[in-house]
Amino acid sequence: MAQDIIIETKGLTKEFKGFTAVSNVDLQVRRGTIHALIGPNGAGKTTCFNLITKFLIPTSGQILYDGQDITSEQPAAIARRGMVRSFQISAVFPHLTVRENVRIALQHKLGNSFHFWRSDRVLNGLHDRADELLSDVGLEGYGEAITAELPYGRKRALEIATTLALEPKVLLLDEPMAGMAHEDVGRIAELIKRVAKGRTVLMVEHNLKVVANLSDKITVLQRGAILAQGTYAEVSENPEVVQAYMGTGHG
Ligand SMILES: Nc1ncnc2c1ncn2[C@@H]1O[C@H](COP(=O)(O)OP(=O)(O)OP(=O)(O)O)[C@@H](O)[C@H]1O
Repeated sequence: MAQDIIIETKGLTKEFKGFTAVSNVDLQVRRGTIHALIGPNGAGKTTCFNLITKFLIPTSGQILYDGQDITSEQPAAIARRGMVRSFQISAVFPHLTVRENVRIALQHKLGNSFHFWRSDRVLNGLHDRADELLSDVGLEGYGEAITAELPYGRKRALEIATTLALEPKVLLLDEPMAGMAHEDVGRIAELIKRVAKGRTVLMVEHNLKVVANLSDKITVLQRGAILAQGTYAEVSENPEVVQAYMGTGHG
């Protein structure tokens, strides 16, 4: 049913000086699911993601959010609709405490036009809400820690907490497992599953196996086009997908 689809692209195409990085992609992301966009290096995942989040303008095609055409909207307008792209780790202030980083994200959500958040009552409320979010991502007890001193996996958890502060309906995660040590991948996958409750998650990832237990649906891109779609069981047995991943070390 159409209303079950929260993000849809129709014929989405991006050319860079004659080179087609994303080619005629028809993507449908179902509301309330975890959907992974995967593919080998250079498949067009990041470009596709940048088109959906409006960081890039498509050469042709359409992007729909909740059935509405958002192809020509600005990134800020998309965020106001509830589609929030995860902050990169570099966007977290390293010398502030973990709680301060979440509080800044909460203040950002409130907006600063009225300055009403400066009152003690509101500031205390933000403190409590920040601690709730930290506990949601498994960072309880880390509120006073200096962000720069957190291990990498915990920084990723903090990045997710600052994104959740913006109360997204759709959470867009750009390679959430990138740089993770093997033992952290499972933990971050569990975290994503937990924060996906009541939301939609669209994530970009290289590695088919790390999205195996996490994703309801996987779209495999190759050379800018959709190669296969389905559950992990379906796409991992697809001979074309196996072929595309052969020798990449990501299968
Ligand atoms: N701004 C740009 N100008 C020219 N070519 C680009 C640009 N951005 C991406 N490309 C090319 O488009 C193709 C797809 O790149 P993209 O980064 O979307 O792939 P990807 O699947 O995210 O790859 P990776 O997994 O390596 O990040 C690549 O061949 C890349 O070189």
